[in-house]
Amino acid sequence: MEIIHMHHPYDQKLIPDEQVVLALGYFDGVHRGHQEVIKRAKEVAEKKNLKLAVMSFNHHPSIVFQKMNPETMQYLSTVNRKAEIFERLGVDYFFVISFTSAFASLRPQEFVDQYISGLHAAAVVAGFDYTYGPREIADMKQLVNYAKGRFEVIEVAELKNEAEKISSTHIREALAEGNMEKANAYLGYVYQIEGTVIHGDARGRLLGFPTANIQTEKHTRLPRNGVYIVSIRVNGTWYRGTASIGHNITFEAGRDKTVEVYILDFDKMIYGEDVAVRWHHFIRSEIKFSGVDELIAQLKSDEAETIAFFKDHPLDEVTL
Ligand SMILES: Cc1cc2nc3c(=O)[nH]c(=O)nc-3n(C[C@H](O)[C@H](O)[C@H](O)COP(=O)(O)O)c2cc1C
Ligand SMILES: Nc1ncnc2c1ncn2[C@@H]1O[C@H](COP(=O)(O)OP(=O)(O)O)[C@@H](O)[C@H]1O
Repeated sequence: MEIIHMHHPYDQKLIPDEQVVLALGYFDGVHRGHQEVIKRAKEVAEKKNLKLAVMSFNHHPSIVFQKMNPETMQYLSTVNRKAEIFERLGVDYFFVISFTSAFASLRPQEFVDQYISGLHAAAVVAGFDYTYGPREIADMKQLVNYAKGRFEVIEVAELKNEAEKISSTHIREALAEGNMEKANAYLGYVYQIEGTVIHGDARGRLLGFPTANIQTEKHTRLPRNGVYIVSIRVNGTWYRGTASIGHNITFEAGRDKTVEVYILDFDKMIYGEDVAVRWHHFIRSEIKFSGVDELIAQLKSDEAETIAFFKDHPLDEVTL
């Protein structure tokens, strides 16, 4: 897959010289509803014997429209993680548009001419609620008029889970509750975040539970604080782990939040490694123990729960 970063106004030389089927959306998290759009686009592309392209933005449009602070925005997927999922869904080109005021102020017809026809789309696939300007003048129904016969418009209906819409909002709510089963069911994969292993307080190894402290990618949305069954990818291999998101309250009051993973069957120094962590199951809230022995006893029980979990959840099923 080729990733093409574009800034408005863009240079025509960036655009591949061939027709494509174009899927449109912001796709935060690339959840099952989003996957439906991309799979549908893939089918159309295969039928027409064309490449599949996806267009998304570098950050959320709300930064421009609702004056949201870009520094504090949190996402279910970074641009890199989106790219990883798109690649696995068979996408050939990923257009990442810088969402700026200049881009946002395009009239619907200008957007369609420059960013749909301009990208050589033979067909456009998007969800039922996709807009490319004010809803009254820029919804999926009106896209056909702006197309002026240059491309086909395919609208994908809303995907529901037992009457509830599968949406990024519901996934964020599930993460805030530690309900990983729900979040992961809606996502269609196990929620994953990325980061780099940094030094902590060097206490873990003394407890018999060394932990990889993870500096998460900026803008990452974390599940609620607590202890989780996770898997962690180090250097291309997935391991089982038990993770904690919290403030190490047994040891220090007011410590910054840490994300740490005790990796099972592992004994390498991995400072500086880029890792991915998948969040399978919430075990419990963080506890303030009266001493180290109580903490260690609890960590042993968390480890046992982790081992039991992976007996019927094989690690090698990572698909998206
Ligand atoms: C699975 C797991 C569960 C944890 N649970 C708690 C907890 O309930 N309360 C707490 O104060 N610290 C908890 N911790 C954090 C430990 O206090 C921390 O790992 C230890 O202080 C080592 O910190 P260091 O990596 O900075 O050296 C947990 C850590 C792990 C890996
Ligand atoms: N099983 C393991 N799980 C996690 N980290 C491990 C493991 N074995 C060795 N390590 C290494 O040890 C480090 C954690 O040791 P720890 O004593 O918790 O120190 P610190 O808190 O300073 O990182 C990890 O960053 C990693 O490099």
